[in-house]
Amino acid sequence: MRVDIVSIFPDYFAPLDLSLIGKARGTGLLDLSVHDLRTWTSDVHRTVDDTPYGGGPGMVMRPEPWAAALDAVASPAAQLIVPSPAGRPFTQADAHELAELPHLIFACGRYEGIDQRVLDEAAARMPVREVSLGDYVLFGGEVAVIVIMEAVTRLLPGVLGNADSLTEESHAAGLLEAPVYTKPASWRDRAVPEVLRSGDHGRIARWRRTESLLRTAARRPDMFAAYPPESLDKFDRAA
Ligand SMILES: N#Cc1c(-c2ccc3ccn(Cc4ccc(CN5CCCCC5)cc4)c3c2)n[nH]c1N
Repeated sequence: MRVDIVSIFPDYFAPLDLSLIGKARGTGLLDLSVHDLRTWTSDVHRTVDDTPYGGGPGMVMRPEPWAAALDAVASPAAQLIVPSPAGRPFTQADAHELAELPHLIFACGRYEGIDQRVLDEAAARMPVREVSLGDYVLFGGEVAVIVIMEAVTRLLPGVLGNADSLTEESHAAGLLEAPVYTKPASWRDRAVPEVLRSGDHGRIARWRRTESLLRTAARRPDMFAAYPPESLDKFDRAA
């Protein structure tokens, strides 16, 4: 997968040199390039913003540098991903869709956002997705791109050592994860649930599913309501 990220803060993406994303870059699973938007400015001050038409707070990112940047990095197979407070909520399903694509371009806005005509003009030559991480306000799109890059890269074949990690993911199954434990068996007078040390894989699977259902019902009633009723096992906490 090829990924191009355009930002006025390219150093924000140093974390993408680390851990499994860094390894995916090193092995060629991920071809990631980060670009400074100011590369495509033409004035001595390298200006990327201006005042908003119609008034209002803050500044808006000018179209010319963005158009030149997108022209430079685009390819026939590219899709443009634009984090925005006004975007559609980004979900695990979106991560799976993006992980199947050959070329992603991320446009990281700042200030009050990018001149809308940049997105409109890009949409005439490639698919454009405006996405939001959630109902809170960030300074810009960079952090969202780092989150999306983690969600997408971990789905690429060969990135996660244990493929099972993907098959058991509860978000994929529409439930929250069950609690996890490791050694020691007792810690500050708190014991690991006996079922997890029983070696009875059927009991363990039932316990985990029950815990997932209980957690989802308590913390994400929206998710729980969408869970197919025919899939609901009887709660068996004593599994
Ligand atoms: N993904 C994601 C995000 C973002 C995100 C993503 C990309 C950019 C680019 C710039 N910003 C900053 C910003 C902040 C507020 C507003 C709204 N204005 C506020 C003042 C009155 C007018 C409207 C616009 C732009 C961004 C924020 N925030 N939260 C998410 N889940």
